[in-house]
Amino acid sequence: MSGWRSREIHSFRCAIAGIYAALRGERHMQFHFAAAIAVVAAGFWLQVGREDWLWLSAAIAVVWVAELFNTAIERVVDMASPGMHPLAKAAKDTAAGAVLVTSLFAVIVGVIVLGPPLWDTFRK
Ligand SMILES: Nc1ncnc2c1ncn2[C@@H]1O[C@H](COP(=O)(O)OP(=O)(O)OP(=O)(O)O)[C@@H](O)[C@H]1O
Repeated sequence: MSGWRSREIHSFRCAIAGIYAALRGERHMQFHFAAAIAVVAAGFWLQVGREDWLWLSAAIAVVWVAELFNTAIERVVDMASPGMHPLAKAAKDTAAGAVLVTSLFAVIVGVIVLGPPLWDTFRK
């Protein structure tokens, strides 16, 4: 195997390990994982269309990306500033704010995409 390919495989494994570590150590990440499974299951059950799948997958992806960056920032802050510091607080709160913004976006997408077919299903 060429050196380039083995370096790529190593990078890929590191990225998967990062996701796995965040999933194991962060309860918010576990919540987002469970929410993503529930949304995908609801999408299949309600047979949403192609464009709706794009919105749902975009919403899931942005929340995951924000939560992964939030976890990374928490780790770096804890390493750089084990004691209390206003800048450490600002960094963590800002990263948490990013997760909140993406979560609100995901809720809006979920209501718009899944709301009407869910309503039709339960109204019958
Ligand atoms: N070193 C620090 N200096 C000042 N404030 C901090 C520091 N560490 C954490 N905080 C404050 O405590 C809050 C909670 O921090 P914590 O590290 O427990 O993260 P969290 O948001 O609870 O995430 P999680 O529960 O997913 O680990 C931060 O948002 C911040 O306001």
